[in-house]
Amino acid sequence: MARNTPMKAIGVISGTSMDGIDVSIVETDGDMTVRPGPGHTYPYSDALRRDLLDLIAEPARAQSEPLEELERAVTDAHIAAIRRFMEENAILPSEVGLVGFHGQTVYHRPEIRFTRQLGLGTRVAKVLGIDTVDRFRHADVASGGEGAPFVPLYHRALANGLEQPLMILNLGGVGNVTYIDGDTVIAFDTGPASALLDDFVLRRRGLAYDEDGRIAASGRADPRLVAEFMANPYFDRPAPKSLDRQDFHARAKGVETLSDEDGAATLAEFTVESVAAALRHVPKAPRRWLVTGGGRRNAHFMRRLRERLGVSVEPVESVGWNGDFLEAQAFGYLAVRSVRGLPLSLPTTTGVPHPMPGGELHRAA
Ligand SMILES: Nc1ncnc2c1ncn2[C@@H]1O[C@H](COP(=O)(O)OP(=O)(O)OP(=O)(O)O)[C@@H](O)[C@H]1O
Ligand SMILES: CC(=O)N[C@H]1[C@@H]2OC[C@@H](O2)[C@@H](O)[C@@H]1O[C@H](C)C(=O)O
Repeated sequence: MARNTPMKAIGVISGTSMDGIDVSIVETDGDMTVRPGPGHTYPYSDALRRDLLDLIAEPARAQSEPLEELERAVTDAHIAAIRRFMEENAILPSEVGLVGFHGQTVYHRPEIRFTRQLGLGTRVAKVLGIDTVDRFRHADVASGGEGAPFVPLYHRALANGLEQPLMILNLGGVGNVTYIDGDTVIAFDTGPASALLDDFVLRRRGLAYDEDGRIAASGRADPRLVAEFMANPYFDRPAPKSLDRQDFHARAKGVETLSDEDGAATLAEFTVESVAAALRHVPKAPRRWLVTGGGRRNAHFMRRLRERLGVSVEPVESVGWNGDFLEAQAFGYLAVRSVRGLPLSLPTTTGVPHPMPGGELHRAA
């Protein structure tokens, strides 16, 4: 196939919140042509989600146990999700050139050149009969990069033609930003987005998350604690930089003595301040922020971000993108870049020494 012929790629990822598997499809040349298709989230079974959450709470296991059974279960859950997605959208295997299979991050320590995503691309390729790319982050980390974030080059392709500089903010379990101004693309993880708040409301109220940010909105943030959390040297560290989902958990213990409402408000404020701190690491203050990821549904986050940043802060839907599936689409897009030998990450997005190709291709047959 000619290098610049667009092809259809299915992208599939389970993010750090471990709520489920996002599947989407994109038709792309791996460069500036991107035509995103539909997407769908298929929840993990309760048992699998519990096993994964238990695992990430024990970093030593996540780093070094073989986890063969769990990895197979994660892979099979992804295969089932892709199958259902194809059925529901009447997509035939013959139409799909590639699957971009991110897998489930369970441990991420770029400082020791280690990142681990559970998932077996070989098995996906064989079972579905579609060439599959996995291990997107490995070459980057091996060469000293942060191994994340990886969505920025997809953001750049989507943002082509929009007024710039532009900031794209992903509020997932962890937060990350992409700053785009023409050829300049700067990206890094900002801090916790929903992970601390999710874990707090789970402990206190047995809830998966603070729906619409109602609990946080009804409390009062403790400014002393927020300042203490923000004293973490991470926020002054120059970009690129990335985080593990659990990085702030130990230090955020101060909220334990607060009420549910004030604890949630304090953690939400920490998220907002950590996002504002991103402005320390970009050349110009963007006049527009586009927000993606589940946290854009947290009305409290969005209101506080608007107040704090003092500029337009809107969900990505305001420019016609689908904030639930940008990450899944990105890994479809990156799969195409991978097989076409194009870089997946840049010195300004992950700190790699030079634009870095990556991903491993597993043939269907
Ligand atoms: N209606 C809602 N109100 C408040 N928060 C919400 C709502 N819907 C989703 N969320 C938040 O979004 C989170 C999930 O976001 P998302 O699916 O973007 O995360 P992820 O992709 O798993 O994470 P990451 O991008 O870090 O890998 C939930 O855990 C929850 O905190
Ligand atoms: C190692 C890893 O899986 N990191 C995730 C995580 O979740 C959000 C943030 O931290 C981001 O850096 C990254 O995911 C997205 C998909 C990325 O690579 O762009």
